[in-house]
Amino acid sequence: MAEQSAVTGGAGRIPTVVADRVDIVYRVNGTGVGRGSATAALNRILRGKKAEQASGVRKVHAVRSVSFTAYRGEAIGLIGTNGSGKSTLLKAVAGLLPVEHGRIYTDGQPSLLGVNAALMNDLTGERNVYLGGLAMGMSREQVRERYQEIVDFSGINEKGDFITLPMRTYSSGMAARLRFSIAAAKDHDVLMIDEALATGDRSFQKRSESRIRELRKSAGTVFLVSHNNKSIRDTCDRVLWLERGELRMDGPTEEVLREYEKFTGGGGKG
Ligand SMILES: Nc1ncnc2c1ncn2[C@@H]1O[C@H](COP(=O)(O)OP(=O)(O)OP(=O)(O)O)[C@@H](O)[C@H]1O
Repeated sequence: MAEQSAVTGGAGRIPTVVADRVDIVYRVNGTGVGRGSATAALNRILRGKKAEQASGVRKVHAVRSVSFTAYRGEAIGLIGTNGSGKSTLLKAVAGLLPVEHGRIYTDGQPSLLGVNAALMNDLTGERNVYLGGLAMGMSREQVRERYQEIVDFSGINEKGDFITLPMRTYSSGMAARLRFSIAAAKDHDVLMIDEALATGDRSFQKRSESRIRELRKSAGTVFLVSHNNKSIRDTCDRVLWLERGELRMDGPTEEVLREYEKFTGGGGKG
């Protein structure tokens, strides 16, 4: 199914991301060393000499021969159990991780909006709006114009003047909302969102979903990683299901979620 979808393009549809048999391998240095650390000590106790001998580089094969083509105007959900390779795949599409084998072609610069997007905890929300806007390539003037819109969208100030407080004082949901609002202020060719909606409350999720629909209309492609099947259902028309790094299914949201829910035992929130 994966290969099929990578090559079949509907007439008139414009591809934005093409992944062609992509493999991604992490190399972890120094496994088995680090004598001083508590975990290394625990390892030695539990595994004896073996752990000490196992120094050097270990490989983690996180994504295995994944192929797909994404088109303009699509919202694509990425699902799979923990550690199945979803975030890794998005990072590679954003150009933040090299591929081991295969190729990724993108139209323009995809923007990755992760829960760990590089905002500074010690700076105020306000400074982070500027920082994030500039990091996305907006001018200071453009950020100034959009500032109020971004703050209103995030709803950060609904419970007091939080935007002038450092981000470390925000709850994880508030921080995720601000990140989403900053990223959503710009029209993206390809916007990739890693779980940002999961932490928002229902009213924020509704706003985010409608903004995602707008982004799609302005000819963008949106990828959404989520463990919340309801967010995926409400936002995406197509779903890629990764399991142990392999693309298990690629198809219409309902079809894929039905199989996925069978696999996880009806799991997933919502
Ligand atoms: N920096 C890293 N170094 C080594 N291995 C990593 C690294 N990041 C992720 N991995 C491994 O790669 C695999 C895929 O991880 P990834 O974070 O992409 O999964 P995921 O599907 O996004 O998981 P989750 O749903 O838990 O967020 C896992 O086996 C993980 O342990």
